[in-house]
Amino acid sequence: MLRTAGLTKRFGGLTAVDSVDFQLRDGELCSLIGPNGAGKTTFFDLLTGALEPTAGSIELRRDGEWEPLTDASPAEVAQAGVHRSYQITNVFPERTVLENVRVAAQAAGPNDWKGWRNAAAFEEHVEEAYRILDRVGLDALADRPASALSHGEKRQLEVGIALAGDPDVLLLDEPNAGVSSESVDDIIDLIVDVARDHAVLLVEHNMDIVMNVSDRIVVLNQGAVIADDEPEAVQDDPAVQRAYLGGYGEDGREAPTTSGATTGDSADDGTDAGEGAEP
Ligand SMILES: Nc1ncnc2c1ncn2[C@@H]1O[C@H](COP(=O)(O)OP(=O)(O)OP(=O)(O)O)[C@@H](O)[C@H]1O
Repeated sequence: MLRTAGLTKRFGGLTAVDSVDFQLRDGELCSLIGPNGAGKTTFFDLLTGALEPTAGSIELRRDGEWEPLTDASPAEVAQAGVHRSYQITNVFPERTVLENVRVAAQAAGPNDWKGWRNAAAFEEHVEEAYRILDRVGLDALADRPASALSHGEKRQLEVGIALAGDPDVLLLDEPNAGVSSESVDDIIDLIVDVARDHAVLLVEHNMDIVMNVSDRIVVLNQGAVIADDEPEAVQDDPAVQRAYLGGYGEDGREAPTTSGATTGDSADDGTDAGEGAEP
């Protein structure tokens, strides 16, 4: 579905992503984990065209053919069917929940530039937005300003925005960030639901979620892949344990342990700092 070969990003002397060979398969929910500074966000930024790779390639499989995405812009990546939900809230706060998804659907559709004067297209986007809100559990809040949503509801809205335009691949960037522990089950349900009909790559610090939802887990450490396996095997991998112990305590986030997944809202790290920024 989506693959990288030798994908590398250097910032000066620092190699943030180091020759990563990665493949997200059709219908798969793969989680990307690693200690702080491992390169997860940089890898996502490369996949979405937000950053240019120093070396390596990115390809997307469409209609049976591998197509290059290495030099694509963020808009071209999105048009190709790879959508990302952002760790930092990426909504128009004064607009309603419905409007946020409707605008995303319009932007993702063809002939975007003339959409505003096409009443039929507008109605289709509204219908799509209602379908998506129903799916992410926000249909009852459609007319509420996005700024009035709880943290958990904002995460649901971000996933809704990423779903607009019917992508093939969803990159979910910490959908649990800032969400209270009581809402974790809702986020798990949402991730599992969207994974039914999308290939999903998830970055998530909460190991309850990662262990619950993943078909496969890829572990990055210092930019390189150190494990790529099923959840149980990754959890027991000594190299993974060592990598997490090395970074343990930097911000209170915990490592996967052999005694079971870590719990709770350790990912509640205030990543809403950029809240209100318009896309
Ligand atoms: N624009 C940049 N310029 C210089 N260094 C950067 C830049 N962006 C990231 N880095 C560095 O690259 C490394 C990987 O960072 P990245 O944010 O990708 O890690 P991460 O795994 O997402 O971390 P976290 O879990 O803390 O969000 C870090 O050492 C970081 O300081």
